[in-house]
Amino acid sequence: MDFFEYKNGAMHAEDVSLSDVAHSHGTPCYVYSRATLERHWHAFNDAVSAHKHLICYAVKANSNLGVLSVLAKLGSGFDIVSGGELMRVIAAGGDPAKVVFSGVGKTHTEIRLALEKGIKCFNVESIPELERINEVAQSMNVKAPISLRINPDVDAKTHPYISTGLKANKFGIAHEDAIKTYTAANALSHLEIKGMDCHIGSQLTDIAPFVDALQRLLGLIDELAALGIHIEHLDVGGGLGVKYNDETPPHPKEYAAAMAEKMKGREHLTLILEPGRAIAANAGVLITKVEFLKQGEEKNFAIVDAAMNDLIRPALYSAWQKIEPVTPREGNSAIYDVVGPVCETGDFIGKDRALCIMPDDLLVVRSAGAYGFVMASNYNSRCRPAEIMVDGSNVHVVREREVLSDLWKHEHTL
Ligand SMILES: Cc1ncc(COP(=O)(O)O)c(C=O)c1O
Ligand SMILES: N[C@@H](CCCC[NH3+])C(=O)O
Repeated sequence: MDFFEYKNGAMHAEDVSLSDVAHSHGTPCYVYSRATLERHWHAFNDAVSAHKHLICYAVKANSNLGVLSVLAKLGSGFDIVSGGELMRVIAAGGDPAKVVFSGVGKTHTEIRLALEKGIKCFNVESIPELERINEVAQSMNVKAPISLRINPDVDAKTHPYISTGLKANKFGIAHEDAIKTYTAANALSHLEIKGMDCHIGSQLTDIAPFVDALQRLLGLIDELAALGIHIEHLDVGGGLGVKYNDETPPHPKEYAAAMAEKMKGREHLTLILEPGRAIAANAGVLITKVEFLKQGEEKNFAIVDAAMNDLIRPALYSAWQKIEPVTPREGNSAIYDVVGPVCETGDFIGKDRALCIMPDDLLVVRSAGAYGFVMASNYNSRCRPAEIMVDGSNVHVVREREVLSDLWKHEHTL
């Protein structure tokens, strides 16, 4: 079942026509479907329900408070990478005790904040970070719960910019250094070893690298047990891919079941998953309006009102996202590059798309719920778009469109 589909000639999100959303709230505009977010979260949660587990949604994928509040109401945990994400989770009603804190550069202030709020665990990425967390915990007279992010050195076979589990990447602690780093952590007075963690990359479309990584970590957990260091949870990170075009990623149920299967016989070990994209990407779209159709010497351009500042994935990774008319027309299609108004040659949303369109038509860019608005900027002094959450036939504005004066709100003239 798809909650984004054509009904009565117009694309809908659940029971709401995207054409109505565009007319009431303007374009460009992100629209999310609550039912889709919930369905995706349950797909992970249900598949591992027989094992002790926690789904920690990766907040970076889409950190809108509306999105976070929907997941918090389901009892979700959260994977964060900054103090800002922690405060968003709390503002959305999330439980800090279900928060894991990842990332290579946690500051003193962020570590202190996380300890004050009582997060579940720090996923630690280096020895200097271990020492820093120990120092901050000592100054607060508490023990910090930690797990080490191990770099299992498996090839995630994804885009090099979003592959994180190779030796050449900045993330994590090398597999061969894992035991000695755990031993060092164990010797620090204000740390409490809770878990082991990894995250090998994003948009993976094959289960094998996940299973390889999990097995490598289970081997380490056994070695540590022999040394008297006991691990309570195994966090396998996120990274499950989604279908943008013709990818065939495993279903979350299939992936999560494969993970749970490998955990059999280890009932004491809680399994943590950190899915981001697989929950949010296909739960959102970006609506944009065609401003002009322009015939170039070699190409036709559909100049739309969304640009790389609103959705940067095509420009940054040459990512392909489906573009469809909100209200399809009868007639012949032409081939267009769908481009924005930003002054960069790389400002495109899609290339060589067959579309039957006229100026003022609305287009919908699919799979925009993850790494969409969160990566938006004000480049070219463009206001960031509104974000809307559809819930059945209800429409909630979960972030107002910025207005021009927002652009210089934090600036000062001389
Ligand atoms: C540590 C960590 N966990 C989880 C995620 C979420 O990844 P994805 O959106 O691919 O599921 C990321 C981003 O890749 C990450 O860096
Ligand atoms: N921003 C990336 C994913 C980054 C994953 C970060 N851990 C994308 O849009 O595909």
